[in-house]
Amino acid sequence: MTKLEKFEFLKINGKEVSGTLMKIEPSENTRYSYEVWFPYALEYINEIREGRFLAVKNFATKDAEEHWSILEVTFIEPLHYAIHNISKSHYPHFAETAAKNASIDWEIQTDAPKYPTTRIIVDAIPTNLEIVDDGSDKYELQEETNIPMLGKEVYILDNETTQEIINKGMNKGYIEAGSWTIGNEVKIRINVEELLRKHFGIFGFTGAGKSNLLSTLIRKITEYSIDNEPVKLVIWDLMSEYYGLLLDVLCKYDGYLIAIGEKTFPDSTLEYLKTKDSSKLTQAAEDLVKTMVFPKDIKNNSNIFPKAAIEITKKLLKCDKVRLLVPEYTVDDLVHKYPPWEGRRKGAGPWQTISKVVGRTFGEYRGKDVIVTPELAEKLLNKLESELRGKSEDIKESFGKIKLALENIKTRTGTPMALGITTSQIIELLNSKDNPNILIFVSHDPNQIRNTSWELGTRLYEERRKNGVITPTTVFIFDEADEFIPQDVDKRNESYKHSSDIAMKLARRGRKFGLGLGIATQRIRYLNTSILAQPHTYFVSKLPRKTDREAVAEAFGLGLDMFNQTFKFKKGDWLVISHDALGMEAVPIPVHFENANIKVIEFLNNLPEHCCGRTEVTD
Ligand SMILES: Nc1ncnc2c1ncn2[C@@H]1O[C@H](COP(=O)(O)OP(=O)(O)OP(=O)(O)O)[C@@H](O)[C@H]1O
Repeated sequence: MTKLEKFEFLKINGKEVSGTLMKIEPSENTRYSYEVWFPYALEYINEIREGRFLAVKNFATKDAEEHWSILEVTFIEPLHYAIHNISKSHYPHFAETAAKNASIDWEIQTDAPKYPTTRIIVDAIPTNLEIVDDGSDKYELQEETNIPMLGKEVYILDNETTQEIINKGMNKGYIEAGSWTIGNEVKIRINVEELLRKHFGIFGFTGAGKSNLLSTLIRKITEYSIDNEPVKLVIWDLMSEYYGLLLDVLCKYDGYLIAIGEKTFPDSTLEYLKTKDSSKLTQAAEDLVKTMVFPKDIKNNSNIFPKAAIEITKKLLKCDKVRLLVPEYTVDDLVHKYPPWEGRRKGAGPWQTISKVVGRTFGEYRGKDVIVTPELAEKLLNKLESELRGKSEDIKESFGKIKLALENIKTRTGTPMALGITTSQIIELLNSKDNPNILIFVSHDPNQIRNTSWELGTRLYEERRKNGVITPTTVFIFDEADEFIPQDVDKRNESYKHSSDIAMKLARRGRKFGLGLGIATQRIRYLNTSILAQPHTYFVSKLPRKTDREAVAEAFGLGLDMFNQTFKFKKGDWLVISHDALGMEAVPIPVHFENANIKVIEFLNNLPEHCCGRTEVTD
């Protein structure tokens, strides 16, 4: 039970407006659906909007204790008695004249209803909550205990009461994610842990603002996370669009742009990553900006683009925040990659000698997936050296390639990649409790992104499982999720299977190790349907195709009419529905989110001195 500070009805022109509950019907998805008739006035219809909350007395009311069921408006239709039943069977001229005459009533009833011929017909669904008013000035908000009384007055809740109800029980661990589309003074809180650990999905048509919303959420969560439990956000970015959307976040916090595969970045950028040679910095930054995708709003700003974007990229490069993923090998990988018995006849004397050396040096790691760290490389080199002592030059030569590979791993710190990063280092970052981290993975090859998500995810999951690690909360975010978790896995391409496997694993079993999943897509029908049912929080925008709406509705147990309000949405408006992360369970709330582009533009207009977070750098 939650105490409400306030329980007041909305006043329009100083008057509480009420309608009448005219119909209650059973509904498959929402238990009940309701029809409420309000008197018509122009100002009323502008206030009674989809997403507003209504209150009507229910059958638990007794004596001095009133129980008010809370309903949510899902659809609105103005009704004029004189036009409503006109059809094509009527004589057209009479029908049109009647319609024209009647339409005057819409305009002349501006601030108050005048005629009994007009009404506002409202469809509503239960929120499953009720307010209990015992006559004192204390109000309780609790689970609904009975159904509304048919024929009773229905009132509109005012914005302050709405804010309290929407954010019920949200006293800590939340971000103010956006504002209610109906009144922007009503701020919507989202619980960060619940959002991330129980998975989220973002579904909207192309251009609806999915990447914009994702980057706004990432920005807010990272800001929150600085003073709270650190959160780790890993973005698998097929389109290279998150660098431009999160420049400020990468700069202010411990964030990295990580390329998978040497061909991902232009030569000059790669050269800088190899050498950290400051004479190559400007070219490296200019070329990197050219290969990343920036939103039009940013690109059209000639005072910041590309100049400020290049400046900030130089700072990010200087602060080691742009990296290349350096492959890592297990001991078995190395033996298979550089087989010392290559070219030898199996069973012959030298073959047996080589086998013995291999067995004694590497045997204990066989089949164990042990990564060759610089320390292990040194140990293996010493062991190999002693095993080869006294052996012929010919035998020693057979181990030349594997020795060189081990030497390279041993001295990895200085060469050959100054700004490399290995999977082990990334896992260390994701398990460290010091800072929030944002990692954006990009690649020229989508297969490599999919495979890397699997490699990193599997190792992280296994490490956390083996060691019983449950924090920090780490989320894998797949934009263009249908490219990672498709309905039909292309059997000829293993990478789809890999990314699907890790996404499924995180969705089904990640939670107990603090691992979550975020997915965003416009092509819901191409997404594996079993992943669609996993997120506990949904952000839904315009979905013009009915099949997409049906897929979302079915996965979340919503009625299709819930989507009606999304058709009127402006850019940045999203319907947010959650089982755990919002104050109201499974009640869709229309929320407006700030435009991430504006944040980046502001940032680029006021460039910071450096991007190294808490570390100082010298030129
Ligand atoms: N919250 C917002 N407020 C204002 N404008 C927005 C908002 N979100 C997005 N937009 C506008 O919509 C544009 C498209 O947004 P975005 O690129 O995020 O869409 P998308 O759904 O990811 O598109 P696609 O499916 O093509 O990747 C933005 O560049 C911006 O101009």
